Amino acid sequence: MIPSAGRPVLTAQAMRAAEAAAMAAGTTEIALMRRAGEGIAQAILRLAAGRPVLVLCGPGHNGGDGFVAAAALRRQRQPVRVAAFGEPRSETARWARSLWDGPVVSWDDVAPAPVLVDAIFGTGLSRAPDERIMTVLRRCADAAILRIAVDLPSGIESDAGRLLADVPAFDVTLATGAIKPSHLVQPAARCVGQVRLIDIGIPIGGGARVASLPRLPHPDASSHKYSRGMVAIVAGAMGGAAELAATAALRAGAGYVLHLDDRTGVALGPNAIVRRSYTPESLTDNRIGAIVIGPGLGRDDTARARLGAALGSGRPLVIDGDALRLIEAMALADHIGVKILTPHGGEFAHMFGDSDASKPERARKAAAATRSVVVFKGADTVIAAPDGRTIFFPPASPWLSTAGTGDVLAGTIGAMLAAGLDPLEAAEAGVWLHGEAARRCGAAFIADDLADALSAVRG
Ligand SMILES: NC(=O)C1=CN([C@@H]2O[C@H](COP(=O)(O)OP(=O)(O)OC[C@H]3O[C@@H](n4cnc5c(N)ncnc54)[C@H](O)[C@@H]3O)[C@@H](O)[C@H]2O)[C@@H](O)CC1
Ligand SMILES: Nc1ncnc2c1ncn2[C@@H]1O[C@H](COP(=O)(O)OP(=O)(O)O)[C@@H](O)[C@H]1O
Ligand SMILES: [K+]
Repeated sequence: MIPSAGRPVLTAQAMRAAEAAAMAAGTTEIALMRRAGEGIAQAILRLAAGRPVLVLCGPGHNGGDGFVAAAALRRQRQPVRVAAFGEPRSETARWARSLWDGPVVSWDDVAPAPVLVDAIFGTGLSRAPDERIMTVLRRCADAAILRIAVDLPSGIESDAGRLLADVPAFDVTLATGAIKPSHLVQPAARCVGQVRLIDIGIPIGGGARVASLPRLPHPDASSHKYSRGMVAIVAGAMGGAAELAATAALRAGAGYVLHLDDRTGVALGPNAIVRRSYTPESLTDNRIGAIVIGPGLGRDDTARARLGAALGSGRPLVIDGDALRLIEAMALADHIGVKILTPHGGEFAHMFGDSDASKPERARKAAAATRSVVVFKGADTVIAAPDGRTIFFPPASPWLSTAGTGDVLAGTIGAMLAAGLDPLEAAEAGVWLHGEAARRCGAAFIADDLADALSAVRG
């Protein structure tokens, strides 16, 4: 088992292509299933710790993995029972079933066990499973102490995070060969529990991966405040939001944070923030490594003028909040320069419309259309670059669902961009720092606490 940070994320089709490539290079389907099933058995053995196991097997290769695992568990004297739904549908699935020399309980007679292993459907699920299947799965899940899914909990569609049925919550999901989008995209992600990757020895790659610990910029003896990164925060109607972004940029490690507004004498945040009156010229200072515009900007003519000046400044931009309501996707496509957009679901739909496509697909399309890095926020934040690279994040603390945390994220990404990370790296590092700060803040924190916690995460 290998931890999943930084690992590729494959759709069902990409997974099949990777398997086909491995087979073209000489591996057999049976060898792949043997590796998958035995890896799964090892994981179950450790998790079950001697408690009786029930494996529910389906008709495809997910069920095949289940039979191989059950046979391996039995060889290791682990108490295990098997129930099957339907007959195996392929040569390889029949081979897997032939390895199991114990009884196969019929579907209508399944009795639960303390450890449930769901090997009914995986990436091949094409439509909602029969309720007869799901009723047994739910009954066994309710009665189990530990629920383990093979590859994906049955009833989850692999690529878009969709639930095709009322899927019970699992404790552990053993992903075979690669992480799939639905391990990370909601609402499916809330059913998978802890995801562990079972290596089946096939080379996988592609442009989508799980976020990894970022390469964070650190000062050294030659550093000075400007070289560490100067971030300009363009404020507007609601001062507090810009203050949060400015505080976050400083706490995330920026050397100089400039807060540009026209209300003199109002200082809500740290004294370390340099406060100046806004003028369009102040954005042309070429020491500015990133402009953050949007938090608390407002949507009036002043806001529009400030956004226009930011777009015309030639400086790298983090565009958030109100700025995303004022700007047209088309205008962004025509704008040459570094841009990171940080929409939540509402802002995203406003800019790009609603769609049935999956969250990663929508993010990729928006990034290509606007020639920007798009951070599509939420409980399942996904980042996409214009060239199609996609980064998925494991679920962050749900306590982030409080006003102002998005402003903190915008400032954090601004600090990373100003420090010299490329836009995709800056976005990944920003979301990672934000998620880690939230984790450290525990429960019922407020956005101000989150911004302050960034210093410790950087340490
Ligand atoms: N192909 C391979 O070489 C490998 C496959 N692996 C396993 O194989 C799984 C994919 O196997 P499959 O492609 O056979 O697909 P699944 O085993 O996920 O299930 C699909 C089977 O069920 C049928 N089916 C689909 N939706 C249904 C529904 N709603 N009701 C009833 N029947 C339905 C399909 O016709 C197909 O026979 C992966 O999730 C993984 O667990 C792993 O063993 C790794 C190697
Ligand atoms: N339920 C949740 N689980 C995890 N993260 C969440 C959840 N809800 C919101 N977030 C995160 O919190 C932040 C909220 O940003 P946003 O909606 O822009 O808030 P605001 O505009 O009030 O600052 C985003 O980074 C988002 O990914
Ligand atoms: K399954």
